Amino acid sequence: MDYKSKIRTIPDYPAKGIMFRDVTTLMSDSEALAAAIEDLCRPFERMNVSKVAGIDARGFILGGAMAVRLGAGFLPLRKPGKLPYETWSESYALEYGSDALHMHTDGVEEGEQVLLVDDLIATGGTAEAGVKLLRKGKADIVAAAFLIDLPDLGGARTLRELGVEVMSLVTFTGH
Ligand SMILES: O=P(O)(O)OC[C@H]1O[C@H](OP(=O)(O)OP(=O)(O)O)[C@H](O)[C@@H]1O
Ligand SMILES: Nc1ncnc2[nH]cnc12
Repeated sequence: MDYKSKIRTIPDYPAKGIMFRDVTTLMSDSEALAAAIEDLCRPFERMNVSKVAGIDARGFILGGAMAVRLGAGFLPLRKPGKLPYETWSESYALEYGSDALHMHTDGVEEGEQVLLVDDLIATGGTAEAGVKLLRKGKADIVAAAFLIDLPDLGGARTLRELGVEVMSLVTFTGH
């Protein structure tokens, strides 16, 4: 599948000079969406993933479908003020601002095999916060999977330096 041709690029969004890679166009295409779920899951089919941790909000769309495909449960890593029970939180900087992620303190069990999922990795701040939360819960992070990697922003390298395996379906260089 030529995923790149399915992703819409918005050259100057949100008026901060970044090239926004819009996955809604890929997700609205039934064949591309199904192929992406298959391709993202394939390396992990026999790895006994017991939970997929999806990052709010676009990571929920892929992560939910991947959890069903892998026979795993789903764990939401959410923006502040959304999760109803007791949480741990991690703050991070973004290309365009700062934010935080929360995880329920009973979201994972010690040693649980967890796959971290999001639509895109840029600076890696968001995914790194996810890794820190999962490690707070003593989960075993199988890998982190993304539709898109923007390697110039260094996020995938940062995750690998943290000892996390990273896979993606598409890379865009020059942001
Ligand atoms: O690697 P980073 O530099 O941290 O950036 C990647 C994150 O940015 C986007 O989410 P955003 O925070 O825009 O939230 P959204 O999914 O709610 O649109 C994207 O979906 C990733 O979660
Ligand atoms: N360039 C980009 N396009 C879409 N989502 C993003 N999240 C962080 N950087 C992004």
